[in-house]
Amino acid sequence: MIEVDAVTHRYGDRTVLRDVSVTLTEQRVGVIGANGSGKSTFARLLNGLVLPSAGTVTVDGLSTRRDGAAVRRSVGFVFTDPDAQILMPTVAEDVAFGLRGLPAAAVAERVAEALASFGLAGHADHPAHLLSGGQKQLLALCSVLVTEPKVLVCDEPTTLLDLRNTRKVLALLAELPQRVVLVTHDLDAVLAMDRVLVFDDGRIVFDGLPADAVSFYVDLSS
Ligand SMILES: Nc1ncnc2c1ncn2[C@@H]1O[C@H](COP(=O)(O)OP(=O)(O)OP(=O)(O)O)[C@@H](O)[C@H]1O
Repeated sequence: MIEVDAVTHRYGDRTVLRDVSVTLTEQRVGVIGANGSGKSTFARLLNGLVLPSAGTVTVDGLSTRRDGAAVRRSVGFVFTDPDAQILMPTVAEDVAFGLRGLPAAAVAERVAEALASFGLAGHADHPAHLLSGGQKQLLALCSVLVTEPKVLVCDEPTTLLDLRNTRKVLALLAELPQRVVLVTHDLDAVLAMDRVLVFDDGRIVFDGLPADAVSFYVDLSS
């Protein structure tokens, strides 16, 4: 369970989240809203990348403030910009990075399996920075999932993907055993969620079923 309690967040003197409280128990939660409405900041709160200026965030009882390292282990985060999270020179090394500490044979097996399931097996030894934007996004997702987080937070993970890979990633997200929180501008993608939050000007202005959330957002934007 993810509990966001009375969270306000400011960057300098700019308030970007205003007294947000929400408890998430669903397997699939979508987050939509206008540019700058606070969605990414909200997503970053969930794994402690951002600590709230006021209020608390807990994930399965762990506080992002007090138990930051444990929260980051259990909540995987996929950034919009894959360059922000590709850490190692080659594709296989990048996937292996999150598994450091495990025996080499187990790492090799899990890396090979993960690369194959993302269609990246043929790129294992290629420099990660030479992949296309979409391939980098797949690699970022692959490198996070290989660590088997309990919750996956994705901030616009399909922005750089072509139609085929967008469908592939969305199908993969739909099948994951993990809980998923998906921030997106893709209104079709949230229709498959269990619950959708609509953000506007730092607040949750709608919280409910996907189709209702999408029509609320469409009305809000017109
Ligand atoms: N690190 C930061 N420092 C200062 N201001 C920031 C920072 N990150 C975000 N902001 C500001 O906070 C506000 C909310 O940004 P956020 O990225 O959370 O919105 P968003 O809803 O995800 O937007 P988008 O749909 O454009 O990605 C914006 O006005 C943004 O300029």
